[in-house]
Amino acid sequence: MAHQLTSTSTDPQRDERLHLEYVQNRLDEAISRIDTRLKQYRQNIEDQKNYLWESRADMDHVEKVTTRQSIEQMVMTGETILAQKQQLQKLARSPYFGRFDFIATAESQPAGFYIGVNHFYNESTKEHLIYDWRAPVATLFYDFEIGPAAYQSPSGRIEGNISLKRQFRIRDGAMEMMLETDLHIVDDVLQKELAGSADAGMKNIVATIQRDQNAIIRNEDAPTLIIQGVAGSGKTSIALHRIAFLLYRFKESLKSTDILIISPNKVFADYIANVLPELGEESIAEIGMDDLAHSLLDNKVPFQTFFEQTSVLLETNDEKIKERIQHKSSAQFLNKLGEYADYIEKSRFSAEDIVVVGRPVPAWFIEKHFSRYRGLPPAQRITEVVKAVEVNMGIYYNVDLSAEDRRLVRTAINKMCRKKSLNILYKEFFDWLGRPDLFVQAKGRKLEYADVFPLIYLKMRLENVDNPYRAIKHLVIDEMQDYTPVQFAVLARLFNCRKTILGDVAQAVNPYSASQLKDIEGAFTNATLMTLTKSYRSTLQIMEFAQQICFNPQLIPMKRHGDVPTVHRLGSAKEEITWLKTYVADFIASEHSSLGVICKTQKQAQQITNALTKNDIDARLLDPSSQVFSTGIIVCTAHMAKGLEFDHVVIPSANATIYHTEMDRNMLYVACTRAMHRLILTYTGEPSIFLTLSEE
Ligand SMILES: Nc1ncnc2c1ncn2[C@@H]1O[C@H](COP(=O)(O)OP(=O)(O)OP(=O)(O)O)[C@@H](O)[C@H]1O
Repeated sequence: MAHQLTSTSTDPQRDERLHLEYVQNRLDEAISRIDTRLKQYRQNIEDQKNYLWESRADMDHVEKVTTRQSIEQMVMTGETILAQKQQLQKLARSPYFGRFDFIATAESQPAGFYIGVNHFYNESTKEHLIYDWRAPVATLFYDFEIGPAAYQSPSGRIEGNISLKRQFRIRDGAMEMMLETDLHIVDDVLQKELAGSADAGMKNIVATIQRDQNAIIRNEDAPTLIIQGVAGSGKTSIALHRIAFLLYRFKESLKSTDILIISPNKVFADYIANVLPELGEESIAEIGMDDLAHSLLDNKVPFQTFFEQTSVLLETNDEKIKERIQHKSSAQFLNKLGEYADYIEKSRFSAEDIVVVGRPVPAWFIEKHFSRYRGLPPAQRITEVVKAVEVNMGIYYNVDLSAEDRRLVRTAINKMCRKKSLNILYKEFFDWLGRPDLFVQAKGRKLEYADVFPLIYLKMRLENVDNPYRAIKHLVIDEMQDYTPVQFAVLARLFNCRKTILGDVAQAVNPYSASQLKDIEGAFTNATLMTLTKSYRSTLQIMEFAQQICFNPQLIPMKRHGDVPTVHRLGSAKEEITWLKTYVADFIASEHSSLGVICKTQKQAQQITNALTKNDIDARLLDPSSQVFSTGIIVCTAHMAKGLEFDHVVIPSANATIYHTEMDRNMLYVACTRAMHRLILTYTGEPSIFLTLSEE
């Protein structure tokens, strides 16, 4: 039963305060009921332990084991009850954020629905006092304004009318705000949320999910859902809320351990780690593409990382490297690699007629069985062919093979294989292509990053690759634009499960290895594409500035106003540092909590960190080995800053000599779109050609 509405009062504020008090009292009662149960459990556990200790001499082994198991069971149940208590305590601090009154066409009485992060059913009054935001009925809150509305309930479509809609902000049990809204959840609450300071982690956005975002979160049907969203459109938030929704909707068949997220780096993983626990779900496992590659190559092939590849490009702007990367990032390259795998498969085994204990075994028979076991590693494959020959000898010639006969067959088949290592086969692929120049080793005799996934793909086609991810039921891939068709082909072979794939094709860190939407859609069968075009993170002024660097006609900025970004010309690099130190001091005194100093290269980021820390400024440098995201003063490259956000962003050295290539343009765009409230750029000499603003 939803909350029954009794009268229409003239003082809604008072009514809502009374209702909040009522809900809090029920929550308190539920918490004290749980406390009583917990006390009882504690006592029972204590009693059982004492019993076990005191009677141990008289107990046989079976009795001891049974008592221990019973204690363990009680501890586990106690822990579940404790988790319920913690959930209720969290609800008591902020029970709900919205209410709507809905009268279904088939009913005569409207019912009031309060929506919160979790559900609360009051046993004694049999009332659903709070509905989980993921409940079917809660979609009305996100999708409809006052007036006709409908939703899909487990028993079918329910139509009706929404007669009232309210939004609340309740913190630490106190109602800070109540807003009567006859519009869609618009700007007031959202504006307030977005105007707040950055946290040490991503926030949950349940109270202000927008209609287009809600449609993505609640999409249950798409086997592969691709979310293309402009910078700051909430893609990552939405993907995590979608996971929370799916865990709720399919709780019988989907657990958090069944889900894996492929994230760009550990700092980003840490940044988003809190969202699911805040929504009452457990965190999900995360892996980066580099770690995935190491595990698929059994940690045997040293390779350049994606970060190193990007750094080399930014530092050298080498045309040859660009060409190699670009070539290996095309859909045609994947096709050629597939053709080559077929060719190798056919040509690396040349079956011949053999004679076994005086009986002929034809080449076609050996060929047939060799092809049949193509998924197995070579040695095992030969074993299977020998077995087939043995069975055949028994059936057709009634001959049993001795161990020596089997050895001879094995040696003969072995000779039919032209054995080459995977690395050699991969290198020879470029001779086969007629482009041997496209294979070059990176510094330290490492495999270039652009070759890592093609090598893995070839391995998957020619050998048996142990797949440790077979049990995964849902894969989330963030920053999709940074993966190539070959990488998607590897992921598609590895993860035969549902997928949520998200990113922004306008935010590739490396435009030479970036994928276009059509490549990504083409890599997966049955993919559904959904787009997000409204950008929430940055003020209108910051977004307008970023749009001048890299215009995205689809992007609709949120109309939240702030300072116009400024570009400062300084006399020298030394002056730039002095300016930055002063800015940092002002920032520390400000109400904001995070400042990102975003550089083009790691070397520059290191130099700036050194200069700041030498002056006792607590600046933290992010590099590919960093694990933790925090507020405060963070110095990093645009590559590392992907997916993150800061209250203020300073971009030093926005000089013509530093930001001039298309890749630099992308980096500058990514850096600018990390700023929520303020953006400042500094330069010496000439400003970057991508900056069109007049100097301050
Ligand atoms: N409906 C919403 N209500 C409140 N805040 C929102 C909403 N949608 C997005 N945001 C906020 O906008 C910011 C950007 O969100 P998020 O990082 O998920 O976007 P993104 O599309 O992944 O960004 P990018 O691609 O630029 O890294 C976050 O601060 C997020 O909390």
